[in-house]
Amino acid sequence: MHQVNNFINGEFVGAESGRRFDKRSPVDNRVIATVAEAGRVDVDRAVAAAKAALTGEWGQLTVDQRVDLLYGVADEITRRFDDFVDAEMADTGQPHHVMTHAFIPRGAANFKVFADIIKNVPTESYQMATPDGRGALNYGLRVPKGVIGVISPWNAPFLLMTWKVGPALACGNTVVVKPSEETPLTTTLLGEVMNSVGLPKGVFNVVHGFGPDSAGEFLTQNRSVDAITFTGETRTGTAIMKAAAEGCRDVSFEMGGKNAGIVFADADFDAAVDGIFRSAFLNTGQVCLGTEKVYVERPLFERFVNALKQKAEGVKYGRPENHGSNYGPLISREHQDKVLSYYRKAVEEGATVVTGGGIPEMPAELAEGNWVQPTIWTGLPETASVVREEIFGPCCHICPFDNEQEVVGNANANEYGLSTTIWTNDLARAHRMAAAIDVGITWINSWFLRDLRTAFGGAKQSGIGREGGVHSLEFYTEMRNVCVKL
Ligand SMILES: NC(=O)c1ccc[n+]([C@@H]2O[C@H](COP(=O)([O-])OP(=O)(O)OC[C@H]3O[C@@H](n4cnc5c(N)ncnc54)[C@H](O)[C@@H]3O)[C@@H](O)[C@H]2O)c1
Ligand SMILES: N/C(=C/C=C/C=O)C(=O)O
Repeated sequence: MHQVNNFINGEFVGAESGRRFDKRSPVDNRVIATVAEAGRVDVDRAVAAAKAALTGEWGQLTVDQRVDLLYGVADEITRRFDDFVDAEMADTGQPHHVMTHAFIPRGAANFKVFADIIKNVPTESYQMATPDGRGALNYGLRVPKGVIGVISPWNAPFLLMTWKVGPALACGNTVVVKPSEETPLTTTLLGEVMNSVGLPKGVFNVVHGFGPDSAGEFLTQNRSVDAITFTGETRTGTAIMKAAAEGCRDVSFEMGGKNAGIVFADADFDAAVDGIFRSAFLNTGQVCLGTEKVYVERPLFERFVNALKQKAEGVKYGRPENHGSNYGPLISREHQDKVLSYYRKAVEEGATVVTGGGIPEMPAELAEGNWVQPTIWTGLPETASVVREEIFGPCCHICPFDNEQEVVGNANANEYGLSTTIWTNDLARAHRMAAAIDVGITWINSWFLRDLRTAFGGAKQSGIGREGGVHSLEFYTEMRNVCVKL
């Protein structure tokens, strides 16, 4: 049986307690690995290693030397691309093309973009007049924040973890990563890459476990962790923020969403159907930026519903390594139960089930997997649970609308503010809508198109702070000001 261990101070180690937990395949719920569950003593050892590395060889490197190492990490990820694809498919059960075209390439990109930024972005300086006429010079000096706690989710584990580790290391910090208990494989594999590239020991550490009373909580409670960056559910963010309050540590949060997809009658019809289909069903709907509530201008409504139904009924279930399949299972039995509970709730609340609503017929070898049908509803009010609450599954409710004011009101009517995708050829209207909808990112005639130099994050209950491009520097460095009397 494959054993997954913690990665502390450059070594793969079990937990001091010897505790391990099972990693199951989402495809058939077979146990595919056992994972070392880090106790507080293991987490504290990882944090101490990260702290020591700050003043060791890593802390003495020039920016150019750090950048060279990070480019080396990106190149080694690329060289071992298939290993990361295989590991993430085993972890998530998601199709091969989702890994090769979306999630794994972002691993290398997340290191390169921040290596480039830290090397090329200037800091500020000001010349000021003084009464004696000789003036003074002020300049900004960015220094690492210190030990960064990175807590990441299971839905795009490698992309989302490297999205944090890339900038953290580029800025000269060290990290202790606590990946989701559901998806330990690619984060652990990155430890092998760090050793291959020669990253100094203690700069990158991985501790496995759960949240409360386990590695996640032990990490946030360790006062030598100088800042915490977290991606996950909003209610988890609340718990982490309480822990971070001890010692007033800074946080950067990317959390839940209940995102609207808006299709106007003048949209490019096929592009809008494809775009909404991807945003609702990619990764079996387990994408924070995904669409779970669709609004279609009334003249297009029936045609659009039928077209989306047809695409949803055409998915090909199967093992991720089977390149013929394009649709995987949910991450866990627990998450499958949660999504199915919403499928039942939608019917109880009076939905018309356009397609799906249950578990597909699967071949015997896959019958134990966490499979659910892609599902489309119509006919519910905006107050319905599946229209208001984040489900995080392959389902969406479609509702007609008659004017911009109505659809903006519906898009804004929830506690989240993460993303929106808008389909129209009237670009004045597109700009108006983007300004009116209270989210962190709006896509016009596109979805999940990512320029890593841009600000990324959520409004309202979807996040705290922005990461991406120079915005990441605000969280991963401390800016000092130096005033020199001339
Ligand atoms: N905004 C974004 O960019 C973004 C991206 C991906 C996922 N998400 C959100 O993540 C959620 C799905 O991911 P998930 O189920 O892994 O989220 P989750 O909150 O259940 O877990 C996320 C991570 O937090 C850890 N954790 C849980 N409780 C903790 C605690 N008390 N202290 C410390 N760590 C703790 C978990 O072990 C895991 O590693 C969805 O809500 C989705 O919207 C947001
Ligand atoms: N942080 C990001 C979000 C990805 C979400 C996937 O669920 C990204 O694309 O950088």
